[in-house]
Amino acid sequence: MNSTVLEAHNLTKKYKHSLVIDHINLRIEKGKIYGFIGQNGAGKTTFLRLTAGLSFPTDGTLELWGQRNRTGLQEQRKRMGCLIESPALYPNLTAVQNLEVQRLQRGIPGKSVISDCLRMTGLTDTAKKPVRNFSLGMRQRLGIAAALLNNPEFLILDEPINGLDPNGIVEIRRLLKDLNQKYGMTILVSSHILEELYQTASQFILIHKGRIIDELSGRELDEQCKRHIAIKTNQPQNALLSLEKHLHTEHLRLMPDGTIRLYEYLDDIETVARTLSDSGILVTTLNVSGDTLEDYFLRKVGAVSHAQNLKS
Ligand SMILES: Nc1ncnc2c1ncn2[C@@H]1O[C@H](COP(=O)(O)OP(=O)(O)OP(=O)(O)O)[C@@H](O)[C@H]1O
Repeated sequence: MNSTVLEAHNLTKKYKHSLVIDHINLRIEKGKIYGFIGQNGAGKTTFLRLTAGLSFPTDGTLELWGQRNRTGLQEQRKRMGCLIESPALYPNLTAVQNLEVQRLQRGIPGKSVISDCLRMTGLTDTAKKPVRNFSLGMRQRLGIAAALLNNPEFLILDEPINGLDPNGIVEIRRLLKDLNQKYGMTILVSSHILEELYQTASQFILIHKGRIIDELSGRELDEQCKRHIAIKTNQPQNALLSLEKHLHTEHLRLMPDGTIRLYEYLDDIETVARTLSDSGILVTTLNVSGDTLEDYFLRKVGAVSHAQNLKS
């Protein structure tokens, strides 16, 4: 069964002389949440607009569920829900009325979808309140409710967390996880802060100056940045066995350079040192290392900028 929802091949968008999306190749697989991360001006909104059909590529192709011609894409976009930039809401209308306007404008049959979408986004209790009294978080949820009206399989959201207070952030994160877990929705959600989506997404796509500079799973991201105890010894294999056996842990890894990374016991390095020494293993390095997610992102961006400077 084909599990690819979206595929971009050399997707390019130019505005006059500025290359905003620079030959992007990308694949989005069914059932996952993708965090689309980039600094301001990186090209996130432009890419999402191209995906939603709100703008057209200068070059390259976009495929949705295997369809790439204009009619096929238009047909497949009925399976998508989009919230790009701020939701278009009428402040004097209630949540229900706003959704009804959108439902009619988009020709979506059946009034019952409105209560379904309000329920899915946790807005049932405030359904009859005018939107002018809504917090930013509630407005964002209502925007997501509108994107859900056509019961989409693939949801794209542009910075839904931007500007929200901590409660609002938690609510949106929970909502996205729910939509993914309960309904199997594939989600592509953008943010300029990696940390914001760390707990929500399982895959991460980093974009910088219109180019994809990294694609990695949450697990790989963890491996890249997660704080760990870095251990160098004269006998890495024996050290690995000894730690597994005596510390009853599987959260450790032998890296290609022979360093062991232990992702537990960070607050009890003494026990680790003693375990190795009791097993007759000579430890040459034992320290806590790791990046914050933002460090990782900036390191990536820095490496790409450096490589570009060398080229030019
Ligand atoms: N219609 C347009 N005409 C000219 N340039 C544009 C247009 N739309 C976007 N751009 C430029 O394209 C670049 C990418 O913008 P885009 O909005 O896609 O970035 P972004 O990653 O979403 O950033 P932000 O978080 O600031 O929204 C920016 O330099 C922007 O100025």
